[in-house]
Amino acid sequence: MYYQAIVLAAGQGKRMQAGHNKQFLTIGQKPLIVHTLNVFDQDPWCASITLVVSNSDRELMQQLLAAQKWTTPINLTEGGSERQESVLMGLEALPDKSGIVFIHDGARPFVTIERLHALAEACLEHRGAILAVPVTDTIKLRRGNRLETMDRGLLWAAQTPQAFDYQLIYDAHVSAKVDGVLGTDDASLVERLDQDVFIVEGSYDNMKLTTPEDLYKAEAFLNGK
Ligand SMILES: Nc1ccn([C@@H]2O[C@H](COP(=O)(O)OP(=O)(O)OP(=O)(O)O)[C@@H](O)[C@H]2O)c(=O)n1
Ligand SMILES: C[C@](O)(CO)[C@H](O)COP(=O)(O)O
Repeated sequence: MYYQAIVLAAGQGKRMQAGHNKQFLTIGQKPLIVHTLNVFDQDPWCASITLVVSNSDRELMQQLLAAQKWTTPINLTEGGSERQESVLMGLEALPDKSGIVFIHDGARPFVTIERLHALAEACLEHRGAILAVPVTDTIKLRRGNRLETMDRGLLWAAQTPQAFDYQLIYDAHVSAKVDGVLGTDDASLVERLDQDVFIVEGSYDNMKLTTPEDLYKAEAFLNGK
């Protein structure tokens, strides 16, 4: 089995407050994005990596890629100003416009090859599958001063990778763009086409590094390995 991976690194990392793209921050002696790329590079099922970057980071990313030997082809492509735009640009830049596509945040360095394979198998069966973990907090829906407590047994926190048949996710992105819909993940765009998306249980370790506190968590995770 094989899949093509889109790895997103075209954000600005504003919430990280590092003054530059968080993908270049060092954790465990390596830049964040290198940790993420290494997982896909070491997965024999990954046929290619399309790495989405902003124009301003392109040169630095090229230097970083040149500093290491990779076994999987990595293609650099330009991203947009929103995550969703970057995904569509990644989809349009894929070497093969068919088969299974994984969409992954560069900012999630700790996904495992074992979970990637579980996701690929689920995607082959269902056309759309995502990693997600059960919510552990009690979730409140607030409307003004009125609160409603959600049934936690039904709630999942979506992660990446999210895996889809190419045509399904391409159509979902084009449709969202035409309708002016901006989703916070890719599965939500497939859901709005009334298509089922299967959940593969992920790991709480597959964290997204978003704020400065997350860097401490990531270092602690790497030190405990
Ligand atoms: N226009 C964008 C915005 C985000 N991303 C990528 O999408 C992933 C998830 O986004 P997030 O964690 O929000 O990263 P940033 O957008 O960089 O962070 P912030 O929202 O704090 O600026 C990241 O790997 C980020 O690089 C992207 O490729 N293109
Ligand atoms: C796609 C995602 O990582 C799933 O949890 C998340 O929705 C991205 O959100 P962000 O606000 O762009 O970081």
